[in-house]
Amino acid sequence: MSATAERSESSNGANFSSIPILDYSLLTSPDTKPQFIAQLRHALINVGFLYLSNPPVAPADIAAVIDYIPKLFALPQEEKDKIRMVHSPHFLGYSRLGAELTKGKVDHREQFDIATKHETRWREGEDVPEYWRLWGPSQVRIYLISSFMGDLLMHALQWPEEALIPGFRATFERYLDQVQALGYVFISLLAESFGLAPDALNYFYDTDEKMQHRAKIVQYPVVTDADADDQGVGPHYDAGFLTFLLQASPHKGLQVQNLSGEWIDAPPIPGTFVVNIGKALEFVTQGLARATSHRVLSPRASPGEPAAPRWSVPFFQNISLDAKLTEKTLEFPPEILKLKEGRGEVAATDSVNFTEFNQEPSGKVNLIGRVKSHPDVAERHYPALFKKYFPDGLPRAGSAY
Ligand SMILES: O=C(O)CCC(=O)C(=O)O
Ligand SMILES: [Fe+2]
Repeated sequence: MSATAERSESSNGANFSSIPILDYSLLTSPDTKPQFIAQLRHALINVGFLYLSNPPVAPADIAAVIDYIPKLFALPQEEKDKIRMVHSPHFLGYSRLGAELTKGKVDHREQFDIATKHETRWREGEDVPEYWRLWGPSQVRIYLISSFMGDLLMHALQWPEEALIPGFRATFERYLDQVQALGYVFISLLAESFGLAPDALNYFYDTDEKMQHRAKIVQYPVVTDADADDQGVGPHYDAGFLTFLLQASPHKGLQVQNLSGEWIDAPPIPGTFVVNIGKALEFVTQGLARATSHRVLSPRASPGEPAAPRWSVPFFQNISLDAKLTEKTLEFPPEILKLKEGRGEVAATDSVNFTEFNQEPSGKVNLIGRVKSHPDVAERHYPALFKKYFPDGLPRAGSAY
């Protein structure tokens, strides 16, 4: 265990000042697995964030992904715009700088939303939930889009054209497959660390073809204007179960909020993923696994910081669209529930919250979150929801088109 992890383990956890580092290779031997499980329990309950070293994702694929990112963002603007998110009812594709909001404020980042393979189950005119439409293919598709000028046939591509960035799609799909598999293993480890059977959370997942997980490839440009706002992404909680974040450049910028509200740096550590808990997992574990507020500060031109943009790849593990979190009560051993008492309560935060979880299926909660973050996409594909959340029309900020 590293010095950083040790410091965090030996504190009572209530006010962590660093993020624990867990070594996945401890799982290869039955002698060391209990050590991993104990560290995991501590990290889940007291911190809500951890670094995972030696993850089961091929280092060559991680290196290849990192290598492709600058090339992806360096594509001509018109090529990036061809796959812009506004074409996709599944909120997949490219968002220009300033197109996304967190808590109504513009995030200073440019990104591609790309997902694991999935055929949408939603069909126009069929009596199926609208939120099924949230998930759909990243593959090349043709959509008929209505506009006031008549019907316009548009190619809605979520992948850039192969010839422009050869091998990117295959590499990234290989990467997504591996992180998806890690996500499922991690959920069973988490169950074990809370004294449950490894399959205790299976209720929250559908069969593979009904599931979809998604990732973003993000570029945070360097902020040069001294007065500029440096919200790379504003304070927020992730919504789902687990996030696996690859920090793909050497910048600091990611910060995690501890129990007393202080912002703790989570700098990149090569060869690791940052793993954190989303609000849905916090809810179903009765608060045992902490969802922890975090944010990203934009890189600034300053000595010691590279003058290039910051790059990252968060992977968001979803749960079944139809799962209602209140429908499954997990029975934790009393000694595990007690560990939560030692932690104390989380200080008030103004991070984005997800209060609808106790009433709605997870797909509906997520759809509302996407509508709020991407009003221009919502206006085109979900007009009724758009009207509900943006009664005064499209906000000036939040639409780059
Ligand atoms: O870019 C990062 O390092 C984190 C991004 C993040 O927290 C998010 O997209 O939810
Ligand atoms: Fe996040």
